[in-house]
Amino acid sequence: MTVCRPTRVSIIGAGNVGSTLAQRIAEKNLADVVLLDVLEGRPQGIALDLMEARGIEQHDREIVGTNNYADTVNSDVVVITAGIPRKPGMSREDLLKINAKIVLDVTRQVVIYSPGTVMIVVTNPLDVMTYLAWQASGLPPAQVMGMAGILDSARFQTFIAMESGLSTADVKATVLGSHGDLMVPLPRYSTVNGVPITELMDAPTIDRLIERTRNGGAEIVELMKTGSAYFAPASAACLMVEAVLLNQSRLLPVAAHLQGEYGLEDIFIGVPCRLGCTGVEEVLQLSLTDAERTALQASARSVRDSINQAQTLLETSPSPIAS
Ligand SMILES: NC(=O)C1=CN([C@@H]2O[C@H](COP(=O)(O)OP(=O)(O)OC[C@H]3O[C@@H](n4cnc5c(N)ncnc54)[C@H](O)[C@@H]3O)[C@@H](O)[C@H]2O)C=CC1
Ligand SMILES: O=C([O-])CC(=O)C(=O)O
Repeated sequence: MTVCRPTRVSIIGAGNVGSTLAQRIAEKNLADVVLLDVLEGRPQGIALDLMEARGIEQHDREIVGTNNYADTVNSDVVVITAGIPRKPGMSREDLLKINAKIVLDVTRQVVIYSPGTVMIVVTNPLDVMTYLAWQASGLPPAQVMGMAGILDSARFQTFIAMESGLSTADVKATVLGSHGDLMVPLPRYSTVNGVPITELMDAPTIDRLIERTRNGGAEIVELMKTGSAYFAPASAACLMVEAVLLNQSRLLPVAAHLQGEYGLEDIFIGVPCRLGCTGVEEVLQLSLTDAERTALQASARSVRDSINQAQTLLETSPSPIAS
C-alpha cells in the first residue's frame, strides 16, 4: 500500500506571527504544520491548543510543536519568523545585528533537514534577512523570498477603502521596494475596480495615504507598546504559502532576488512576482516613471547598505556567513 506523505510547512519561531500563521495554514487545510522555537514548551503548547480546535474548525491537519529541527524534515515550505520584534521608537534596522545571527543560525539548521524547500522569510529587517537567509541556505534564489509587499499593499488597500468608503474587495494596491521608510507605493498601479486611484482622489489625499502606509508597521508598534503587527502579516505569509503549495501562479509582490531586473543586481527587494510550486517563477517588470524608478533605486541602495552593514557586523561573529 502506498503511504501518502502529507504536505508539510515548518514555521521557525512560534511567536505572534508564527503561531497565527500556523493557525491560518491548518484552518485553511493547506498543510500539516511543524512549529519550532528555542523556547521549551511554547511551540508544544501552541500546537496542542491548535490541535484541540480541530474538531470545531473541522480539519484533520497535524500541528506539531518542537525544539528539534529533525521534526521539520522534508518540509515543502519553511517560513522563518524567528527573531526579535521592534519596540516603540525603534526602526526595523535596529534589529539588524540580533536578528541576522538568529536568521543565519536557523537557516543553516533548516536546510540540513529540508534541502529542497521553498523558504519564506518574515523576520525584520526583511529585505536584508532574506538576502542573508538565501546566502546561508545555499538554495537557488528562486526558492527564497521575503514577505512584505503583500502586507504593505494590503495596508495601502485598506487605507484607500477607508478613505473612499468603497469596498476593500474592489481595491487593488501595489507597493514595491524595501519593507521600510523607503518603500514605493505606486498610485498609478493602484485601482478601484480598474479605475486608478489618481482618478478618484486628489494628490494630497493620496500622499497622506502613502505616508500612513509607509508608517503602517510603526503605527501598530506605537499602539501595542509591546510587539508588532501579526494578524495581517500572518495573512500575507499564508497567501504566499498557499500560492506555492497549490502552484497557483499568483502575481504577488514579494522580496525576490534580482539579477538585472529593474536595473538592480544581487539584491532582494519587493517586486511583483509569479509564485508557484518552484517559488519565484518570474519577476514581472513594470514600466516605471523616472520618479518611480528613482524611488526604487533609493530603496535598493538602503537595502544594499544594510546588507554591507550586516556582513561587517557578522564578520566579528563566531559563525560568519557561509559563502
Ligand atoms: N516582514 C514583515 O512584514 C513582518 C515582520 N515581522 C518580524 O517578524 C519577527 C517575528 O515577529 P513576532 O512573531 O511578532 O515576534 P515574537 O517575539 O512574538 O516571536 C518571535 C519568536 O522567535 C523565537 N526565536 C528567537 N530566536 C530563535 C531561534 N534562534 N530559533 C527559533 N526561534 C527563535 C522567539 O522565542 C519567539 O517565540 C520580528 O523580527 C518582526 O519584526 C513582523 C511582522 C511583519
Ligand atoms: O513594524 C514592524 O516592526 C513589523 C512589520 O514589519 C510590520 O508590521 O510591517
